Amino acid sequence: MPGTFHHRQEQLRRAAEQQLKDRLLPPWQKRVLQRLSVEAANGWYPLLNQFAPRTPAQRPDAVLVGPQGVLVVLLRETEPDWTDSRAAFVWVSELLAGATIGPAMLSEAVVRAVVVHPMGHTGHLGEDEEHTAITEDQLDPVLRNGERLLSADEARSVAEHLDSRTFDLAPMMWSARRIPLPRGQDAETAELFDPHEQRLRSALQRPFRDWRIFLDGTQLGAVRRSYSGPARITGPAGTGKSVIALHRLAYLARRTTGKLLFTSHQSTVPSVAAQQFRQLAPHLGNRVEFVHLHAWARDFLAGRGRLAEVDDREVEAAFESVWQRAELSAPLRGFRNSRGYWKDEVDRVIKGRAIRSFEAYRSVPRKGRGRPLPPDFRSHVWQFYCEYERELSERGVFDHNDVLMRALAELERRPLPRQYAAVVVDEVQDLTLAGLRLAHEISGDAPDQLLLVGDGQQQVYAGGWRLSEAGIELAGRGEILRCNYRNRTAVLDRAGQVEAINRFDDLDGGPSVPLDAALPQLPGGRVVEWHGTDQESALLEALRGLDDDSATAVLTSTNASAEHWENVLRSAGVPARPLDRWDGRTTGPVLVGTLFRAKGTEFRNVFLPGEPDTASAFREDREAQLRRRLVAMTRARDYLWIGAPHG
Ligand SMILES: Nc1ncnc2c1ncn2[C@@H]1O[C@H](COP(=O)(O)OP(=O)(O)OP(=O)(O)O)[C@@H](O)[C@H]1O
Repeated sequence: MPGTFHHRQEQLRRAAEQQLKDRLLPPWQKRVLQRLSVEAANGWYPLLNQFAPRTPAQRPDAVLVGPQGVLVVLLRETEPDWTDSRAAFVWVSELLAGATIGPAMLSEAVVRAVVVHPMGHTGHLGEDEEHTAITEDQLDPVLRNGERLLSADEARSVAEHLDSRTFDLAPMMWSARRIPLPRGQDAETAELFDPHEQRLRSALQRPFRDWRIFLDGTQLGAVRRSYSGPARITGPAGTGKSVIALHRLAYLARRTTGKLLFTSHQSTVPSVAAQQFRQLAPHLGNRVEFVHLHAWARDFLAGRGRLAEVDDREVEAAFESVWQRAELSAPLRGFRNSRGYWKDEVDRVIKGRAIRSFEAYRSVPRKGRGRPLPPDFRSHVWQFYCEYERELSERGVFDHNDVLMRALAELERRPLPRQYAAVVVDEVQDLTLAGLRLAHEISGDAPDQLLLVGDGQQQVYAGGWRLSEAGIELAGRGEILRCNYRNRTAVLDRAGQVEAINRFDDLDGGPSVPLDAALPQLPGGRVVEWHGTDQESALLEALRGLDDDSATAVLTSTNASAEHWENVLRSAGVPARPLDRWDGRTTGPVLVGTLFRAKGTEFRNVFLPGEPDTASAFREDREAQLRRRLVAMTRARDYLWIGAPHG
């Protein structure tokens, strides 16, 4: 019937038939191209390769831009070499590199290669890392199903961008200046033509653009730039550093072979990243290893037949037994009466820097560790350390630093049989120097091999080193990000008031941007500063009063405090779960944990109950506390509750 959807499709099919009639295409290819042309009625914009059917092997026969993104279509009688479909993908991605949508830039996460075979093809079909292979009768699900990534306007603007960038592709059944609409339809009724359009439109009104699809110019630059050696991405909390690390891994995975590595000091960071990567590039999941550095070292040593399991309880007992020996700990207590401080000295300074002789320790810089330790006094610390080592060896155990150092030694003795195509270290500011050396040894210095991602204001573990001490020269390679996409303005303003000193960039000598200079992208937000006597009731009341209590966390400084709050919530009938057992889902119980565990996460609502006064007389302790506070506050997207009990 004239004017109906089917009539329109038939019209398009005939018009395509007409347009293709002089082309010497095999009949099945004509059928497929006609079928693709019909999709103009569903918001797809096809472009045909002008050389088809003699399309060069590494180019697509057609490209389609539409609601489900950009399809790079290869029409093949037989299975193409994987390098052909990859080259076609990369060719289209490079053409798309400058495509803008409003102020945002399109990422190549919207691009997919599809190989279409004639009916009856018996070879491999289905999805793999490089492309989706289908027969001509399986086009429907590819064109109709799946997540809608682009609006009609966006698809058109991307198609026009492609048309303007190459003569090889030409619009089929549409023109860059005049988009044909079904007869009798104007732009408004065209919306009704597509039942999802309305929903999509309203989704795009949100201030959040999807991080998988849209990047800003600096972010896209950081994803695509070629670095001639190690590089670093820095910027305050919430500016998309981890997002870029993931985009870059996907970008490099599509241009290299072999494995890539994403690692970090904390175990939660790689697991959160792995989950995000599955959303960004589901087909590339097997190419990237997401593992924290200690686990990497442990597995690597095990693979070389070397024992590397750490028994935390035994390690703790070894330290405690030395600490209990008054002749060893008394001098240390006299200088600073804090077990934690001396544990950090052993873990982060002596072993963390892989110091092996007293001579080296005597003169090592201890920036960020407070009052200088006179060189002579250091002999007491060294003696303490030696006894700790003896205690470990008598118990036959290693600590976590031993594992890193053993892995480093093993790697120096016999390198990896196959280099990673790229290594990304997230939250690099929290690594020890030994950890950083290991990461560098794993990656090497070749172009694009090592990307360090971090922010000195968020350093939560003691320590201090220069990149050059690990043999890493940045030579200015890297980007600084400024736009905050996570925290609503009120939350960002509050967190920006925390005076967190950036020791990391101070040590590295590089420029940095503090959180209060970040540019908020999301308006609104709410911060509640509670003062009073009954904090438990106040927190519960605020929690119950939330409009949306999904993705809510209570963050504390200590494990003991986290346990306390978990009990408080449970006793009040509020489902709660420890943050370290979080499966990444944003609905469900309130998550409770320390802010160490909260690294790399984000929540809609964050509660920071006030805790027993831990104010320290020491400047470096106060600095560390402020940095942790800043990390905790910047986990909140919409709502931040800060408790300050008195009485
Ligand atoms: N271009 C973008 N468009 C939309 N959202 C974005 C964009 N870039 C980042 N985001 C969002 O901003 C938030 C913060 O990103 P990300 O976790 O990568 O920041 P970060 O700099 O690593 O933060 P932190 O240092 O605090 O861990 C995430 O919700 C992410 O999805």
